[in-house]
Amino acid sequence: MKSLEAIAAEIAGYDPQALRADAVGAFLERLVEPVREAETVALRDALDRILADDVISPLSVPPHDNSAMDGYAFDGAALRPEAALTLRVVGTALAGKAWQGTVGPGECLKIMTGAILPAGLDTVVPQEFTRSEGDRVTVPAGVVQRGDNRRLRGEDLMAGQPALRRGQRLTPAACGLLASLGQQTVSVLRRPRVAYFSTGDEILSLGEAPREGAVYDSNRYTVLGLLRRLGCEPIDLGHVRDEPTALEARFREAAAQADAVITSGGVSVGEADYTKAMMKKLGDVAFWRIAMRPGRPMAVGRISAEKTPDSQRETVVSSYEKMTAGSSDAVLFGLPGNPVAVMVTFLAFVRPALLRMMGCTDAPPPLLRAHSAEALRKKPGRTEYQRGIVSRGADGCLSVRTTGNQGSGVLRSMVQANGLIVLHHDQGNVGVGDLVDVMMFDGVMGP
Ligand SMILES: Nc1nc2c(c(=O)[nH]1)N[C@H]1C(S)=C(S)[C@@H](COP(=O)(O)OP(=O)(O)OC[C@H]3O[C@@H](n4cnc5c(N)ncnc54)[C@H](O)[C@@H]3O)O[C@H]1N2
Ligand code: MOO
Repeated sequence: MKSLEAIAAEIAGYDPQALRADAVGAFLERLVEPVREAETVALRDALDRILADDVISPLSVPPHDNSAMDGYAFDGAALRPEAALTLRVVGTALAGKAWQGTVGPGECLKIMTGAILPAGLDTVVPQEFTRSEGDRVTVPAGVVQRGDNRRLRGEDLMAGQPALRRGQRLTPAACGLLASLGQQTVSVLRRPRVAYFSTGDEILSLGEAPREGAVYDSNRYTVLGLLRRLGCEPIDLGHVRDEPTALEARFREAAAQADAVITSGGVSVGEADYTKAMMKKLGDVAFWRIAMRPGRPMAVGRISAEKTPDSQRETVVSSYEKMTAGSSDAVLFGLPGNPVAVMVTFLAFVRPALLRMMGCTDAPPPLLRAHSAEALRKKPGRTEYQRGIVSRGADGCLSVRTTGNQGSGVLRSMVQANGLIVLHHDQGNVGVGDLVDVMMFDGVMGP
């Protein structure tokens, strides 16, 4: 495992006190290891899990050439341009069983959608295009071409070909595909355990009476929600006051149980911040000032769970579970306390890092480009994430406006927004109508 110093040496222009937001990803990619352990789950429980192995199709789907329409199957070689074709109906093929018999020249077979196409029949005319009289059916000129309305054996999946790849997230479509292969169970990667706690003396847990100068702990609910949506296994470790013994115990407890630990608060320069000192004591942690807004301060590194006398028993048990899962320390993300900053740093940095830990290799959803409906002031030299509302303008193009007050304590802005306007490091002021990049929440905050 590389030290942070060794990782930093690989990042061009690394300066923890003025780190470009676009350098953070490369750093975290080197810090975070994907989980390796797999488990077998029932397909019905597999939604949103990450596939542990490539799936090679054991059979062809569909297993036979079959009809895509209710109609009449015949040999398309008999079709003549600009001439109607009249055929004698010799039977009916239903879905689910092979029709027994032969269809000769001048004959056809009434066929239902999904029914096997007997050998020699390659074309289906939908019933509503035909005229029938007794056992004769007429295919008018030009309504079908040879090969129409035929679904070929294996056109969805061919036996022996890869159906899904290791690292893919099992979407509803992927679960359906596995079911089409008859797979009742699937091997998926273990979900990383991610512990979270909030820090700060001014933080109230829900149920506590309001008190002067104190605010309710909203970060716990935003972060735990983001973790659940992501598909990690969240561990809620509540709130810890800015008090060294309590902080140490909670950090150790978190590191013992989890693959990653996320905290909020206490990473800036405030006087009563014991959080930074404790992170330093328990691991290899870098304290960054990122050239971005919001989310300037952030701590990143690894902390380890050494046994403490008073919680030895529990720590030993949970450490054992973790050891069997193959790791002994936890990656730490110390996020800033401000409610918007915590969400933005999660979406911009923690989310991609945890996806890597989950073993997910799906390409991230692309940023959209939308025309800014307003002028935006932006200084080159930092990345800004403004809360945006994307809509379709009268011209049919995407347009984005901000939610108003962009203060990093204004959580309402995250509720109103449907995406983050990403103003890149070197970008300057934005004029009305200029194109800007937007990270849509659908797909990153949603499933
Ligand atoms: N002199 C400087 N002051 C500050 C700097 C700086 O660079 N120099 N950076 C500012 C920025 S940017 C941020 S962000 C904050 C981050 O500070 P901390 O991570 O130490 O966070 P706190 O001071 O504990 O809290 C900041 C703010 O957020 C509220 N908060 C904290 N936790 C929660 C929670 N769980 N739920 C809801 N709200 C929470 C807290 O009450 C504060 O208002 O530092 C700036 N200062
Ligand atoms: O940039 Mo701080 O992270 O404003 O909220």
